[in-house]
Order: sequence, then C-alpha cells, then structure tokens
Amino acid sequence: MTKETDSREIALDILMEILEKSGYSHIILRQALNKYQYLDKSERAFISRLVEGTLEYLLQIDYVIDSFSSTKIKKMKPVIRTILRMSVYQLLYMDRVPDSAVCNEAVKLSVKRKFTGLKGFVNGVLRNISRNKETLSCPNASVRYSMPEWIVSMWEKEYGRETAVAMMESFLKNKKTTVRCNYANAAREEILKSLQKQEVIVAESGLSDAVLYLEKYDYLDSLEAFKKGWIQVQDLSSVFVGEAADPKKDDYVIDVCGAPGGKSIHIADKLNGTGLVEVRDLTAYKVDLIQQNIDRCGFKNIRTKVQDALILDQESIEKADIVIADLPCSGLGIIGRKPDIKYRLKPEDLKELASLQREILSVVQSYVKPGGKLVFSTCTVNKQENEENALWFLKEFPFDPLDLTGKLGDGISSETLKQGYIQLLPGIHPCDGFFLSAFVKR
Ligand SMILES: C[S@@+](CC[C@H](N)C(=O)[O-])C[C@H]1O[C@@H](n2cnc3c(N)ncnc32)[C@H](O)[C@@H]1O
Repeated sequence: MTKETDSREIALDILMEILEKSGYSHIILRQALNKYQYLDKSERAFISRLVEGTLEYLLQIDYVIDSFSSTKIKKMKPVIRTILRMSVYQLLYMDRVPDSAVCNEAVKLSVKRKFTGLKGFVNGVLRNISRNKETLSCPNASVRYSMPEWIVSMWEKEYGRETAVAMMESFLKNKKTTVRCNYANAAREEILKSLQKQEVIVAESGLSDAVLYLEKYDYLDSLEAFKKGWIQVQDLSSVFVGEAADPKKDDYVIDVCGAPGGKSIHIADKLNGTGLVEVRDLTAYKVDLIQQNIDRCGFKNIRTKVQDALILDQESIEKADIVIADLPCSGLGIIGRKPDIKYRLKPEDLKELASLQREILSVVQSYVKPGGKLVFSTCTVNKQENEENALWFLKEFPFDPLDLTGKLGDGISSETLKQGYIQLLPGIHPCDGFFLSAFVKR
C-alpha cells in the first residue's frame, strides 16, 4: 500500500465514524490525529482537510454523485458511499491531487475493504464526474453552500438573502486558529516572542488586543505559550462576553454553563488575581475539562462545581456581581468549525433549545445581586434562541438592558448595542456567529 492509500484509509475510517455512526466531527478527528502523531505534518494536514472538506460540502457532493450514479447515494453500501464522497471532494476541491490518482486510490480502497465486485462501479462514477466537472452547476443555494434547505430559508427570512449568502460563504472558508492571551500570566511581547521562536505565523485580530490568529503550527500542545497557559483557544466573538461582563476588582462571578471554561478563564484573567469566578457545568466529566484548563493557566481566583443550572442553588441567591449564562444552543454560528452541526440539527431542536434557555435563565437570574449584571449568550444564529429570548427575559424579570456601546471595541458597531445586545454574523462580522446580551438587575 502506498502512503497516499494509508492517508485516505485513515480519512475513510474517520468519515465512517462521523457519517455512518453519528460521531462528533471535532472529537473523532482530534482523537485520530492524536493516534497518528507519528505521521508527517503534511499527511495529517491532508487527512484533516479531506475529512473537513467532505463534511463541509456533503450535500453538494451527494447531489453530484446522485446525478452520475444509477444507484442513489442512500442505497449504497456505507463504505462505498463514503469512498465516493471523499473522492468527489478531492475531484472538485483539491486541485493538487490529479483526478487519475483520486480514481485509482478509490478503487484500491474499495478492493482493500473487500468490495472488489464494486471497483468498476466506483471507477466509472468517479471518471464520469471527473470528465464532466467543469460543466456542473448547482440548482439552488442549499446545494451550492451545502446547507439544509430549512436553514437557508430561515436565514433568508430572518436576515435577508444577501446576509444569508455571506454567512454560508464564510462557513466554507478556511479558518485560522484563534487564541486569547492570558495577560495575567505573560506580557504580549513575551507571548509573541515565544510563538515566533517556534515559527508559528501570528496575525493580530485588530479588534481585540487579547486575540491572535495562529497558522502553520503542528500541535497546539507542543507550543510553549500553550503549555504555560499564556494562550487559550477562544474565538473573538466569545472574548466579547468577557468585555461585556467587564468585571471589577474583587467581583464574584458565577458561570452557570461553563465547560470547557473559555469565558470564565478570560474573566479570571481580567480580575488579575482578585475576586472569584465559580465555573459550573452539568457533569463531572465536563467540570474536569474546565479544571484541566484552569490547571494549565494556574489561576487561583477560579474554582469549579458540578451543578445543574436548572436546579436552584439557594446559597447563590443574590450573591453574584456577575452571572454568565452562555447557554446550550443549536450552534449554527460555529458551522465553520464543526460542519456536522448543520446536518445533525432538526428545525424542532431550535424550539426545544430556546425553551431550555428560558428555563435556565429563570433560575439563574436570581443569583444576580441588585445592581449586578447577567450576560446571556449563545453561539447560534436565529431569532428564536437569541433576540426573542433576550426580549422575553427583559419582560419577565427585573432587569434593564446594559448599554454595550463601545464595550466591544471600535470595530464592532450595531444599533442594537444600545439596547444591550448584538447578533454577530459570520461573513458580516470577523468572527463566528454569536449572540450576546447583557442586563443589569434593578
Ligand atoms: C455553550 S457551552 C459553554 C461554553 C463555555 N461557556 C466556554 O466558554 O467555554 C454550554 C455548556 O452548557 C452545559 N450544560 C447543558 N445543560 C446544562 C445544565 N442543565 N446545567 C449546567 N450546564 C449545562 C453543557 O455541558 C455545555 O458545556
């Protein structure tokens, strides 16, 4: 077997786990890349791109296969279906791989997986697609951007056609890793020097002093700045939660749904050794993830607790200066990083999640002291879970909107900041899709 076949076989196994056994793409891919640490950096990059690209374009790929195959994608054997899907991604989107190599490797893989009888079928479908690929066209936006139709229509209705297209285009672009600096641990110059010493390509965000974009590193765990807790993977949008919360010296902060701890650690960093952040989550497993991040950065003003946010914690009533409610949501804003979300989600999930958010908010609002703040956020893009819930909250509870004008930096402006909220839209704003609202208790 050649090196090329090995990489493709690893990608096939990863895609089978995700597409045929419903595994989460980011978890399955991370586990596989950890397992195959001995591979060249370029081979691991090839596997990641092949897996992520196949998932990003899955609807379009299936449309193309169904246009050229007499057996429809749904009726195929799972292994053959997956080999075809990943091969079509290479034909359409990986210019550096010659089409003949894609077809040959797909045939070899089919034989290796004991489908010798189907090698002619695989070869025929792929060669046919390869011959006609310049003339392929997409019948609608759903196929073009590989986005389920119900999401396309919802976004067109809620944000307009142009914005919906900008969002869908942005999800298909390559993402750099975004990190936030823990300035309580190291100065900016020290962090930049360490990253540059390890030949990482670093770019400034221009929108937050705390945020950097990283490229061309091998493993995050191998970076000195990461090992020493000087940097934390966190999107710009999520950094805005800390900016909106704007903690003051000695504040007591409760983060009610906090794993893996990104926003809480940012707030602990801002408190610079003072105050206390209590980060909670539903299970010991999730709380352990938070603890690992806390241990790495070594902050002492932060602790964890297993606590169901739906159950009232009597001892917390009117104790917190700030409550962070970054709640479970449909995740439509982070499709660019976790493409399988768009295929997993059903329209009815949004309603259920919006009502779960209301239930959690009803409980945790009681933890805020009079004069204290509550920040409600989600990493999704739809009115039901976001604006509608923020407005509902203001009607139901004794809170006023916190004017966020100027709090998120000069680069972010919106009429709604005055009313205490903003819907960040990928492709329009330079970050993931994210909703953020902030309230002050009367
Ligand atoms: C959006 S994530 C939080 C991300 C986190 N704020 C950060 O910045 O790293 C939502 C979290 O809510 C947790 N969660 C879901 N239901 C919960 C509940 N009833 N009580 C507490 N946490 C819950 C999930 O386990 C998940 O970790």
